[in-house]
Amino acid sequence: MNIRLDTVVKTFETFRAVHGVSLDIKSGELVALLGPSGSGKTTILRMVAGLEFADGGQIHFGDEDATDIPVRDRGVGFVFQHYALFPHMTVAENIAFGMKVSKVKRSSTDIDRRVTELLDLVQLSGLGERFPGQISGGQRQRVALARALAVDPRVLLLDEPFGALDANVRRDLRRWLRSIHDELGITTLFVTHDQEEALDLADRVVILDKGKIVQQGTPEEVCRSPANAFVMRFLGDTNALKAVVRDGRATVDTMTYDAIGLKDGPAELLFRPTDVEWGHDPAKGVAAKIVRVLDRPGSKRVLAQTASGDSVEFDVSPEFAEQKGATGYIEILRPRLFQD
Ligand SMILES: Nc1ncnc2c1ncn2[C@@H]1O[C@H](COP(=O)(O)OP(=O)(O)OP(=O)(O)O)[C@@H](O)[C@H]1O
Repeated sequence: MNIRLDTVVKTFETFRAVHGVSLDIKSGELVALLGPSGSGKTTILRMVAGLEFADGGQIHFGDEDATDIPVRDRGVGFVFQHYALFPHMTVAENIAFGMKVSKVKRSSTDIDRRVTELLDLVQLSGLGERFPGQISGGQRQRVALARALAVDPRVLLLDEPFGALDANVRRDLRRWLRSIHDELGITTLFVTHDQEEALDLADRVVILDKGKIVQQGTPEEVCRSPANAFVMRFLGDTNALKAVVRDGRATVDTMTYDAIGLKDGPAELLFRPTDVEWGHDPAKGVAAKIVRVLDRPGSKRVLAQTASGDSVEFDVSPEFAEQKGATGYIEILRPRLFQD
């Protein structure tokens, strides 16, 4: 089932939360909507679900205009961060609930068989008789997914489903969710503000800022070719140095970098902490002094200050021996220049 959003707009009273968003989600694709708090992710998801109406533009499910399809007929399964399970029902009863109230009538033997299948799929076989209060948060979200899948949805909508869980459980669950998606191939829209989660899970990442799409592409495209400084910063740790562009070259302290296509004037030179080599050849980099060295399990993070007072952080191997106070030069391996 492919879904198409065409210049969708949503305004709450006077506040415009979604500004003309157009997006194609191909059948079987897993798309992540990624953006900071308030960027409009949940509003977009709720419009696709039919829980909120767009006040401009269209949403299509396949060839049909979704406006004409009532929520219960959209064939949508949801999992929300706080979409609580029914506490007085067992895990198995929670999973069976949707099938019992569905228009599609199933015999109780069929329902039991489907519940067993789904418990197996979400790796909770044997826990069907427990109550939600007797399982962990991660297990509860897996039950919520099984419940959403029980009615064979055409589309899965997931809103920060792992948001309340701790980092290790989140990591396990997203790998697990990806393998379930690969097995079932249901068109899935996933909302998150966690970059790593979006990059780990999705076929395509749609990055939002203030109700607008600022970039969409595969994880590789958005990581390797960020469209602007916002995307670069949002996707991970970023250093920024002030630069001045003149005649296609950008100057930072004593260094110059290619700036073809940029206009003369101020710019920002951005780079990742992993894209730095520390050395002692003045021809290769920007002069800096080490302020602190932090230990990480597989590396060290060096905090330094350039001669013009900008702070810079970069990663080195655990064997790096230089200490606070040492001076040297920061060679920037993948510099990216952006202008407003
Ligand atoms: N029912 C509403 N009435 C008024 N404003 C709303 C309503 N729902 C959302 N908003 C506003 O619309 C904007 C977008 O909200 P939305 O929940 O879509 O953002 P989000 O990207 O999902 O954020 P978060 O990650 O914090 O959930 C926010 O500024 C929010 O305050």
